[in-house]
Amino acid sequence: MQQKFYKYQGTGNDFVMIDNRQLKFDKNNTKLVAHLCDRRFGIGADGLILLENHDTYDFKMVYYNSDGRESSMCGNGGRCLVAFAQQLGVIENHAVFEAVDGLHHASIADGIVRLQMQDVGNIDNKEGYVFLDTGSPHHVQFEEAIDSFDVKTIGANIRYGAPYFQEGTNVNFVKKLSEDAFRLRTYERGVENETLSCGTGATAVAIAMHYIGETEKNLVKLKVEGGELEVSFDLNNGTYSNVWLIGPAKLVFEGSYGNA
Ligand SMILES: N[C@@H](CCC[C@H](N)C(=O)O)C(=O)O
Repeated sequence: MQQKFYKYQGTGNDFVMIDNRQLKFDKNNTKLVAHLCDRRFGIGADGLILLENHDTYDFKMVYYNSDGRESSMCGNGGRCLVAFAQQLGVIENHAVFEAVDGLHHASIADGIVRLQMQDVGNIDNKEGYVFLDTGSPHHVQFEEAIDSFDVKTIGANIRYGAPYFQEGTNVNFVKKLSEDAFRLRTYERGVENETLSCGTGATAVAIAMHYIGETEKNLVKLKVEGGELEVSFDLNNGTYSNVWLIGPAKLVFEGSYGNA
């Protein structure tokens, strides 16, 4: 049986998208997901996302990392899924959908998707790094030599080391560019490599930089390897709310896999 797929990218974080409203996709087939995400033997992507029907909201998001395992929230994937939902005619310009971390509101105009992220209340400001969960766990630390830095090796050491161990974390290396702009490179758990962008990572960096006083702005620009993202938020009684991740999401190509 042939299965149609679409490929989207959001600032270079790329995803295989499958319309699973008929529930035909074998969701427990870790090997198949990993194979489809393989850049040499498959389609190639940082993750795979299923769009499914939801009883109450516009749709449901099911996210897998490229290792084939279902994981926590993917911000760029969520933005790409909103563009995919619009392409399928599931939504017009606005969406409310359910993901693994709860409900998300979103809007799309001129190829730019604004995605509301979860509120963030618990932030650990440790010696040399900040840890917070923006739907996915993120370790954030400064790195002045950000252009020449070995993100894969150092990121993997942090991801598997104390205090994270097997459960792991995503790891973000940051350099301040100006009062409201930061350069960011991310090692992603489940991809086990640097990706060109990470939406929950950009969100984590913007909030972490505000929390430790590196910016007083509530609209922060993040220059990532694959482009530019923006994150806006409010801070009330120690909780970051009204958090929005903003950036482009594009259809790259479409095709089909499996036997004809
Ligand atoms: N690329 C994503 C993050 C995906 C989840 C992450 N790899 C994890 O398993 O924690 C994003 O844009 O947020």
